[in-house]
Amino acid sequence: MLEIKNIRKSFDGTEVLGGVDIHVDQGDVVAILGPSGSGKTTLLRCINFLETADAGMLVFDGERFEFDSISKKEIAGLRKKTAFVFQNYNLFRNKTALQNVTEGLVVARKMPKQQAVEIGKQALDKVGLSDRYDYYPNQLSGGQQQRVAIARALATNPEIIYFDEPTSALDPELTGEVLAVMRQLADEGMTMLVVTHEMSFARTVSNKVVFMENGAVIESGDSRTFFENPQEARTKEFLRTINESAGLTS
Ligand SMILES: Nc1ncnc2c1ncn2[C@@H]1O[C@H](COP(=O)(O)OP(=O)(O)OP(=O)(O)O)[C@@H](O)[C@H]1O
Repeated sequence: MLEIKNIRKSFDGTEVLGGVDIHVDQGDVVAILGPSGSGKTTLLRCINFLETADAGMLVFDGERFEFDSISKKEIAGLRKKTAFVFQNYNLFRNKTALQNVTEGLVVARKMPKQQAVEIGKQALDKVGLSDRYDYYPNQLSGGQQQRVAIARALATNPEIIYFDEPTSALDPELTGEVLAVMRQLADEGMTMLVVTHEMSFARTVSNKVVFMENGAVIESGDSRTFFENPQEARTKEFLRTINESAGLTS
C-alpha cells in the first residue's frame, strides 16, 4: 500500500538520507530501528511532508508521487489517508481530551459536531480513556496524553499511522500502557510505520523491521529473521549491544 523509493534528504549539504527504500503492505507493522542520528525521524517526517525530501518517490495505493514535485493538493489528499503520532503528543493544552480528538474532524474535515463527538468518544473508548473525555492534557499522565494522540489519529480513520518514537518521553510503566494499545491496533490489522527504540515492541509486535544507519538501510525484512538470524555483520553487532545493555547476555 505504501512504497518509498530512493528517498534522499540533505541538511546544509550534509546527507541525512542517502537513498532509502521502504515497502509497507496493508496490515504490516513496520519498525524502523537504528542508532541515534541514523535518519529515522527525518525519514518519517519526509514521508509525511513535514520536511521536503530532495528526491525519491512515494507510491500510495498505486498512485505515484515524486517528493520534489508533489503539489500541496496531493499532499492534502495523502494526509487524509494517513495520521501521525508524535513523540511529545502535540496536544492542544487548552482543549480537553475529547476536544483534542474532535477538533481536526470538525475544522479540517468539516464533520458535523455531533458526529465528531460520537467518533471522538469511540476513539477514546478504544484507547481505554472512556473516563477521561473532559480532562485537560495537564490532568493526564504522559501515557494517557499519548493515548489521546493515538485516539486523535484513529478518529480520522487512516489507512496507515506513522509513529515517531511514541514512548520515548515515557517511563517504563507508561510505555507499557501505550505499547499495549499499539499491540491491540496491530492485532486488529492497523497498518503502522513506527520509529522506535523499543526492542520488545519491534520483536513482538512488528512483523517487519527496517534497520538504518547513517541514512541508509542496512538490513530490512521479516522481524523474526532480523532478531533470530540477522544477515549483516552490523545488524549482529547492533543486536549484541542492545542485548548486553538489557542485561540479557554476559
Ligand atoms: N532540521 C534539521 N536541520 C539540520 N540537521 C538536521 C535536522 N533534522 C535532523 N538533522 C540531522 O539529521 C541527522 C539525522 O537525524 P534524525 O533525527 O533523523 O535521526 P534519528 O535516527 O531519528 O535519531 P534519534 O534516534 O536520536 O531520534 C542528525 O545528524 C541530525 O542532527
